[in-house]
Amino acid sequence: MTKMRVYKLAQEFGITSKELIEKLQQLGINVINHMSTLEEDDVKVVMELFKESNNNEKINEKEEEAMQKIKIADKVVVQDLAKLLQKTPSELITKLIQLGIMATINQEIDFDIAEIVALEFGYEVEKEDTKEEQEDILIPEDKPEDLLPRPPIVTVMGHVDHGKTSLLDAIRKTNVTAKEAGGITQHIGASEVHINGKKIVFLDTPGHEAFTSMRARGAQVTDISIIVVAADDGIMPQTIEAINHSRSANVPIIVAINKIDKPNINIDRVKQELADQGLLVEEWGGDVIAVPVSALKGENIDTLLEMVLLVAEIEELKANPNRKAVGTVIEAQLDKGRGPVATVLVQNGTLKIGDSVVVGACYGKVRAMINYMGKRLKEAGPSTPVEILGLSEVPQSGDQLIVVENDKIARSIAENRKEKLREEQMKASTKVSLDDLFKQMEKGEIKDLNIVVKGDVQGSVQAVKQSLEKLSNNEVAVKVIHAGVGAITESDVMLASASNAIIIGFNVRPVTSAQSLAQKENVDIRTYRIIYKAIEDVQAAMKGMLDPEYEEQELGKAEVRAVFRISGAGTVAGCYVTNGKITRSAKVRLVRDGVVIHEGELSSLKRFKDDVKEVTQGYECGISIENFNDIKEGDIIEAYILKEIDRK
Ligand SMILES: Nc1nc2c(ncn2[C@@H]2O[C@H](COP(=O)(O)OP(=O)(O)OP(=O)(O)O)[C@@H](O)[C@H]2O)c(=O)[nH]1
Repeated sequence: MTKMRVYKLAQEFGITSKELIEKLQQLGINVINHMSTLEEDDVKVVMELFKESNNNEKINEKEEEAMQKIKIADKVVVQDLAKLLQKTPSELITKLIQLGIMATINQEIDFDIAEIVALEFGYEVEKEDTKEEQEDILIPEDKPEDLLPRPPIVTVMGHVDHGKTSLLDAIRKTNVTAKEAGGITQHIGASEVHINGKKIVFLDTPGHEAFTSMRARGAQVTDISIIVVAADDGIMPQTIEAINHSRSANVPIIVAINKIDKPNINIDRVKQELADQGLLVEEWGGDVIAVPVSALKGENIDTLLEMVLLVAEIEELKANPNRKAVGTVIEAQLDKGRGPVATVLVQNGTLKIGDSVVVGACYGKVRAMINYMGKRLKEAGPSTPVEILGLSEVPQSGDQLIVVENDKIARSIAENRKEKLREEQMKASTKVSLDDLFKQMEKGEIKDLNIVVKGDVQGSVQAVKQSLEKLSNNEVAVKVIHAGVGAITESDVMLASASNAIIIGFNVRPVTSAQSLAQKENVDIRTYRIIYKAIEDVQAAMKGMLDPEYEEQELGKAEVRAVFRISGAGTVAGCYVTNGKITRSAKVRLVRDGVVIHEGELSSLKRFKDDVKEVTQGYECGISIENFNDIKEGDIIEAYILKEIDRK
């Protein structure tokens, strides 16, 4: 037995500190308050006493009463603590005063004090790990009674040319609502079809690549897959792949036997081939629904959709619309005017304008939501695809969206995640550049060529990533450690620096701060306008055969402050040179929100009415670009020259 605080001891006996203090006083042991420490001997005495009076009713009664457990954070506001303890704030404040603590209703008190008070009121206390909570979010499970049926989400897969795109088109044409509204469907990556008063959501990217890459990222959005098989071609390798992907994801399959308008086709042959793959159609005693259709003629599409609804019914797809939303990003990009834009499929709960969200390692506040018809929504319930605006950065497809309490939490979770990602990707060694890659390979100094890929649209980023990774050979494995949409930022440079990677920018530019950081950190940034050029360079570097290199020397930057359209002369941009200088002979690049819009030459450089050779920092000038008129206020014009440099 050692020394012990009064409240701990009281806890041990299951009585309040006050009761214990009274008992102690009876025993002639005087203590100041609940935080007082009892000497070892005193503890012993009290222990004995309580052992004897073990049948003391009061104690038994207390022990029987299961203590209610509460969690208290590091600091807690008096008012909130009162709520937790199911007491009025004034009761709590009175208690605090008794303990010698003056606190107002809105004041924060420390855990230690909160614990004592809670114990006084007969609660068992646990410290809430606030850090842990901020690090990630636990999505609460729904109670069965809160769940309501939700529309199915469908992916169309199948062999090349079997008619996936045509089928999606045909399905969209049956969309009565779209016709009635007279609206034009918007490409947001998913669309809704309404049939018999029910809704079906179709993911617009056909094929199993999208399906699999989402799954690889831990996201499963598809409820039902429609596998298209052309009746004149039958089951082909990609049909089998699609079947396997659906099976491994446990997603029910509906087969659309397509192109039945064609002559000399044999539907039974397709059914036989399906059976060979273990898919026995209903007519033959199995449980697989196969619908013969013609996407081209729009034949039997209604039946196919009815079958989708039927399967959905069997699947009992449910969600709880009355909770904070959870969803998955199916597409994302950096929009020149609107910033990061993501199509999110709300899977559970209802997403609302103004919600604070965490999306992968990004965060934001939902500023606007646009549905597949281009209509602005205020709310989006389960199984609704919506394009959302208001994110801090462009997320990745497959990222999960979660609505959290407030912006602060969203930001802190996102930053935590980013930090974790960074740590995971960190593998420090000597810096690599494409120029000395071959030398390092020869010396056996490098086994992995790490690359960070940034691009203007998700599609090209993925394409660059895949093509680069295919370049791996016996000597070196090409690894894309990060691929994302948007300008090259400081965090990309830090990642590249930490993991000894080079950065490849496709149609995007480093932001100024990233550029200087890259110089400091010795990170090789290569920017390209054409995919194959990037691939070629990496390939050549791996063979030690890079072409003589032209190094870009940046001359300066100018910001477009006004735009004038002059007949005969095209667009003239009224600019302010923010750094360096702009020269008449320089090459220029027009950058809007970090994305390269155009590369070319100047067609005129003027100060007032005069043509000039150069304009330096701090001065205004008029700039026109050769064969290019799409200049907007806020654009940045970068001027540079190309200089041949010697290879090391
Ligand atoms: N006769 C006939 N032709 C069809 C039908 N459906 C699609 N086609 C044709 O088949 C070809 C391929 O159709 P797509 O819809 O592009 O096929 P896909 O599976 O999306 O092709 P990928 O995207 O390249 O994999 C096109 O020429 C279509 O016109 C159909 O029901 N009947």
